[in-house]
Amino acid sequence: MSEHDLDPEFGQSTPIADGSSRSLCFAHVSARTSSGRTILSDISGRVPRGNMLAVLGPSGSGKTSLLDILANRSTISVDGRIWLEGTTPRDDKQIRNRVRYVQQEDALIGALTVRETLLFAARLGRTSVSSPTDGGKRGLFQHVDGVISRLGLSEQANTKIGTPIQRGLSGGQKRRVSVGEKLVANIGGSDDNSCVVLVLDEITSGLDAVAAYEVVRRVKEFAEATGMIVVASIHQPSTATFTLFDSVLLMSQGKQVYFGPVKQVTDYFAKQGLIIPSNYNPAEFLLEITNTDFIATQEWSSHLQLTKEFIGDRDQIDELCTAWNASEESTLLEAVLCNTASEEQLDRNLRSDMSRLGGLSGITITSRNTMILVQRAVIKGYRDILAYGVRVIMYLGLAVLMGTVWLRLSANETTIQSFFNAIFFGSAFMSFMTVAYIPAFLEDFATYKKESHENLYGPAAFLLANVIVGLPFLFLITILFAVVEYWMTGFRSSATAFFRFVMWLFLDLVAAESLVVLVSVIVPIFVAALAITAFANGLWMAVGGFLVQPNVLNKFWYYTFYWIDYQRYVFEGMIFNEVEQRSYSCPWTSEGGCSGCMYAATEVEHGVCKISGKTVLDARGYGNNQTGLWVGLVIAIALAMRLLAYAWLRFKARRVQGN
Ligand SMILES: Nc1ncnc2c1ncn2[C@@H]1O[C@H](COP(=O)(O)OP(=O)(O)OP(=O)(O)O)[C@@H](O)[C@H]1O
Repeated sequence: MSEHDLDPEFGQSTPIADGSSRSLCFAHVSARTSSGRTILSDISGRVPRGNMLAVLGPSGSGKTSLLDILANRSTISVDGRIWLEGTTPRDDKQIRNRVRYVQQEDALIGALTVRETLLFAARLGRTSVSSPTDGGKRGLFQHVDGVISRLGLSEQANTKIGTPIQRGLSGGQKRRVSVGEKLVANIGGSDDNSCVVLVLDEITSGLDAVAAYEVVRRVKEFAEATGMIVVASIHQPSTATFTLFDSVLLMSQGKQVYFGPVKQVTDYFAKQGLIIPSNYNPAEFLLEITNTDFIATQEWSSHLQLTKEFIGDRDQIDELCTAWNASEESTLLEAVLCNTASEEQLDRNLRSDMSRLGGLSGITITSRNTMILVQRAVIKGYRDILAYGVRVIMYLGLAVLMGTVWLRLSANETTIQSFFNAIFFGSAFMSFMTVAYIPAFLEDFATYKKESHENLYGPAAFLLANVIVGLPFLFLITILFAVVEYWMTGFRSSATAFFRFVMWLFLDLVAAESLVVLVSVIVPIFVAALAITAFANGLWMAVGGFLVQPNVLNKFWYYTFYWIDYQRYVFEGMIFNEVEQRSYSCPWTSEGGCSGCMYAATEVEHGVCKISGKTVLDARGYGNNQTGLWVGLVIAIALAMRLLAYAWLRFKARRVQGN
């Protein structure tokens, strides 16, 4: 009996022109955690092109673990074999491009429209692999619009995804966009000889029955039309949704209870004495019998008219697994599992994959993708108020607040402290308020994690694009703040002094944003990143030499954080810019002349005393003006934080690839 003869038994055959059946096969897959706990045990299945497999099982049964392994994302120890058209995905990173993973949470950029989201995904994907989007700009648009239409999103093509403060797509529509992102790169072209697998983790979670059905139906249509293989874990599907799948893998406690066509589920379990009532949702039934947390009652058994007593405890689940292993269906599956590819075949496939990548050096990919990421970030930058808009408003508010509180200060001895305070407060508070960037950055970071998993780009392109887009926005914010606050407060009236003020504030914001980036990539959890960044800013303020003078600061802080405190250099640079060339008037008295002034003063003309800025700085222990050095140090600190963020992301990427 040929493999092709066997296929109809599984109701899933898709004949391919060259006569070979193209499938995803996984045979006897087992997985253990580092502590030795077995979480998957002997799981097998086969999904031909154009078919959809539902992975079903109660919570904790190992669905996500299996999907991670199939998508080559698992970090645990795995045994068994996985074949995709004769190649083993786990053997080669390049073949990773053939498997797409849609994770449980949508990681989309809220400010982009549906069409823009898919266009960017298609363009990013295009630099990694050849694709049907190679027909120029028009071909790209047509290709993307085709996917949009197949996913039933034509009416929403120009609708924004939506942000926390601007409603956009519904949950089901977002899920479809997440799927669409995976479909636009290289699927469905007649010249595309690769077999692409779409792995969907809990694709319908959080959706109502109708939305869930709609999402699965659209994916099924796409799979049938393009020959794509779909493997989807699914929670509590309705009967209508469940029957859209071709086959089902039922798991419990990491073991296999059943694999086979959905339409044969009823017959199989009837043979085990578990008759699914005709008015019962079969998927619900399967979940109920495999759920070890649920001990069935007598009423439940009689309600379902079970021919044997079934309480669903661990022993009975083990019996079901044993029954599966001994079943005719299991033997049949074993017979149709793909054969191991010969090394020669594997080599050929790998070489062909490499040649498809040919012509695109690593540098080209990085620079091309960096430019695409820059374009995407620019759109987000001006559309999403959370990216920079919120900070523009906050900083303008701060400028007006400071300008009115420190309103047009005149330069005399009683205002010296106020000028110092204004400079300290302004620079420290501006730096502090950069925490408002964390939500927008975390959204970008979630997108990066998703896209970098598929080798679309790496940490260098991500961080480079972030800097390229961030710098002009930060400069704009600085100028807006300075124009309002500088002149209202009455700082030194000189163009040079004003532009130096702008430069220092700009460097301050660049360093502060670098800190946000560093903290957020290491701890990508909003509340935690916020707390750590806020704490760090408090630390910089405390040890910067203004609140506690450097010569009084205790040795620990002085020899450690004081020297890497970018706020300190910004503050000192701004102080010198404002004070060094100033003179402050103080009262002259007929008895003592200028001797009653706060600092040593000179009588510049009869009855007029002036304190030079240099005198103030010396008296306060500020030493020499080292603006050039300080500028260099702030840039070096900002750069170091970006490089540390890069090193961290490289380290994380290597750990994933190493598995
Ligand atoms: N890396 C890991 N380290 C330790 N335990 C793990 C790891 N991955 C999974 N597990 C454990 O394996 C079991 C199966 O987890 P998995 O997430 O695959 O289940 P699931 O069926 O997807 O559950 P749910 O439907 O609730 O998402 C769980 O008990 C989980 O704690």
